Amino acid sequence: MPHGTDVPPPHHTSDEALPLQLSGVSYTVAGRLLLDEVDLSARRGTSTVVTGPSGSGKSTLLACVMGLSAPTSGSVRVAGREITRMRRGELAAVRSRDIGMVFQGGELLPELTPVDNVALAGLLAGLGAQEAAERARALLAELDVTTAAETTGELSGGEHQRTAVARALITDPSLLLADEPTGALDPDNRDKVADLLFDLPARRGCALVVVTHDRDLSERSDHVFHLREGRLSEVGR
Ligand SMILES: Nc1ncnc2c1ncn2[C@@H]1O[C@H](COP(=O)(O)OP(=O)(O)OP(=O)(O)O)[C@@H](O)[C@H]1O
Repeated sequence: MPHGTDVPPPHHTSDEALPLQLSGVSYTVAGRLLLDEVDLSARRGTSTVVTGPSGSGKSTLLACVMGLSAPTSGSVRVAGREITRMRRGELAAVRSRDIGMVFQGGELLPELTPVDNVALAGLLAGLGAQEAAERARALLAELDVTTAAETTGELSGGEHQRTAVARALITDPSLLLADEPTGALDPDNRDKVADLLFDLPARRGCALVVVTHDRDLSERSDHVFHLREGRLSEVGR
């Protein structure tokens, strides 16, 4: 076997390197053109923030990426696969295996332990019970959340949101999405969760796409896009 400089660098085909490719995505709701021919690609190992006024369609854009809303026209490719015409079961599999999602309030089940909350996402994606529990414990340790807590409801706000990040990572997704992930946190925890999230593309090789009003997150991001009146444009900095 060759060693050192003879070893070729990791190679990704273009689909593998781009976990998210939106092209010409339009979405009309109640007669209003909310997304107008939106193009957006996110590369592995990079972060992208989408900002825009309240009601401009940022959450709707994420819903199209997750296959929860169907665009009026255009193409949405996740992990190299077109999802806009997928059957429900296939789409659910892409959503649970290739996409991790972090919501503003964490959306965890307060009565379960943190380990069970994280492991549950693994079980739903088809992991065995033992592997799901082992991965959950390892991720929580990595993200500095106590695995001794009896219920997730007793965690602090910051720990709660770090648990939500662990849950999103259990399948090692190529695409990590977050909708206002720091919106419910105090400034100190906001910083810690932001540090953690924006470290993940380099650490795990995923593409991170965050929808937020938080300027601190925009400043940490490799790319910043602004959504206004249906048009998405990259903000030069
Ligand atoms: N099913 C629907 N029927 C009617 N209007 C809808 C529907 N879904 C979304 N909208 C409207 O589309 C607009 C965009 O909503 P969206 O939640 O995507 O915006 P946003 O940019 O994420 O806002 P915020 O920053 O306040 O979270 C809003 O005016 C919303 O009321």
